[in-house]
Amino acid sequence: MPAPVPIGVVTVSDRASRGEYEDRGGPGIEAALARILATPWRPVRRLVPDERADIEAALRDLADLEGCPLVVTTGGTGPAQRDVTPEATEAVCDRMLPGFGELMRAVSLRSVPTAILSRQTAGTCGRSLIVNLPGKPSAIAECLDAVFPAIPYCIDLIGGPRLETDPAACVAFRPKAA
Ligand SMILES: Nc1ncnc2c1ncn2[C@@H]1O[C@H](COP(=O)(O)OP(=O)(O)OP(=O)(O)O)[C@@H](O)[C@H]1O
Ligand SMILES: Nc1nc2c(c(=O)[nH]1)N[C@H]1C(S)=C(S)[C@@H](COP(=O)(O)O)O[C@H]1N2
Repeated sequence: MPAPVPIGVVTVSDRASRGEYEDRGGPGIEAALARILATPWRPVRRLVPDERADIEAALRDLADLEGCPLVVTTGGTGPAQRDVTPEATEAVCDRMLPGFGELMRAVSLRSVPTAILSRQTAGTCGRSLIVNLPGKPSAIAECLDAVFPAIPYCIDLIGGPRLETDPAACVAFRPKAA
């Protein structure tokens, strides 16, 4: 049996990190991944305040030390002064993948006009794909379901493990030769 694939699950929230409310973001990401992934995996969790240095440290740790081929963040993507998750993501990434944010905003716009306020993005940090989601717990499944069909092939391309999905939840697309 191969070891379960580590996947980074990062909640960025001032109040959840201070214990002022219970984090629903991290569990929301894990529930979505549990539904989508057929390959055995395990979460590597981080809960950090909206501080750029803390977010960057968590992302680097998950990518470089924990060896997560996928890191999903929630929160801190908006226009408020303390929202810095996209800046932290860009700082640690070697390549940006703007199509992720474009698609997630387009899908979210069907349910909420303020979807355009999210600056959520994605990029690669070495062999790790980092994907930002908004902080609203309801945004998590909506956004992750939209982009997940492209995630396994992206991870193939950056040298990560082959991820399989449950086709009932998500049909991953790989070009024929892949
Ligand atoms: N991790 C979370 N767990 C539960 N609810 C959350 C979480 N993050 C955000 N929310 C909810 O979504 C709303 C919008 O999220 P947003 O990231 O803008 O929060 P915020 O106002 O910046 O506060 P904070 O950083 O303290 O979570 C919050 O007001 C809260 O109701
Ligand atoms: N699917 C979805 N996307 C969404 C939202 C939402 O409720 N659902 N909220 C929007 C709002 S109100 C904001 S301010 C931005 C940024 O949220 P964040 O700072 O919590 O990441 O995400 C937007 N994207």
